[in-house]
Amino acid sequence: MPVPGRCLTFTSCAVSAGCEVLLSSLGSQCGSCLGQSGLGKSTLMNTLFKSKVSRKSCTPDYEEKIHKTVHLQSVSHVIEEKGVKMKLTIIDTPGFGDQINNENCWDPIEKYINVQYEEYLKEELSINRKRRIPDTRVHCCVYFLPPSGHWLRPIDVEFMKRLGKIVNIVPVIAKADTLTIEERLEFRDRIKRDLEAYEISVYPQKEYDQDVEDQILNDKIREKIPFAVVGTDKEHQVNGNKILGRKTKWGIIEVENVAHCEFSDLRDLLIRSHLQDLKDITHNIHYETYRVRRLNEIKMNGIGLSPLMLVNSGSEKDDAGNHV
Ligand SMILES: Nc1nc2c(ncn2[C@@H]2O[C@H](COP(=O)(O)OP(=O)(O)OP(=O)(O)O)[C@@H](O)[C@H]2O)c(=O)[nH]1
Repeated sequence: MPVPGRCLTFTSCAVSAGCEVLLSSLGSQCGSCLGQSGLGKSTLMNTLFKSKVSRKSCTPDYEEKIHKTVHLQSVSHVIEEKGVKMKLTIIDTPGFGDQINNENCWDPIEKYINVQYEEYLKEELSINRKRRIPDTRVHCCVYFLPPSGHWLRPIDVEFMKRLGKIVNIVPVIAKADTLTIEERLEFRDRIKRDLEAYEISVYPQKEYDQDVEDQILNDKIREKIPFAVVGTDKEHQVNGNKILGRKTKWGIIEVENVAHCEFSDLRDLLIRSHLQDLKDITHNIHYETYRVRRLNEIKMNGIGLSPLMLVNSGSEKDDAGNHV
């Protein structure tokens, strides 16, 4: 359950309680000059903010050019769930994988995630650290797979393999309304087999289930991953109610209707049931791995963060018990 005053960051989020989510997709083919943006990331971001989690405010508060081909943009909303306010920051990554040469196109995202860890570490080690450290760490990366019905592409494998080691990855089948129910199930099955074959770690990771209850709940989620999602920012009247949906010649695809797609499962995972768990795993596993690595690097090389900070952190000692 969300904790009062906490923020959720899918990529990075500040404010006393925040969560940040990174929305990402890569081009359809490695080496292709047909950049494949347009998998519906921005639309899904709007859908998340417009869905039944109530809307309070919308303040685009962050924009950074990390690399000339890559532009990360973040949008923050204060959302309210059962009387609890949370700041949700979503960072959109348009253009990844859209280049002719997509080699290392995940670098800017990897760098962005690590920069947030570094900032947090610096603050944690500082003498006059804030009582509540601003948390811009990325708590989840929603990875968009094109609805091809085939297998994972090499670029998907590479991206998720690398990023899965430093952030919680939730893969989704984008624009699932373009697949029949059978195609969706078959595609999901293939992706699952690929994830296993390539040993890609996606959220919720089995090894971090805390108890049997947790495992039962997470097994149900794991069965459904990757969620087949549909996004829209349009509302329609259905039986006197306003619903978010995509109007087609044959009817309306209701994005929050579980019979139509799994958008609600994704939203509930990110904002309701697993918000705190995403943050906990980010802190206890991903950030901890980063912290240990960085402190070891600093210890070995004598470079990096100011030694003064480390002396006063009281958290790292050498074999003789001296602060390093
Ligand atoms: N059929 C279908 N179309 C969608 C869906 N989501 C978005 N679209 C449409 O796809 C087009 C691209 O959507 P965007 O949300 O701009 O895609 P994007 O991934 O943010 O694109 P970039 O910002 O270029 O990376 C728009 O015309 C949307 O209306 C969906 O779930 N199903």
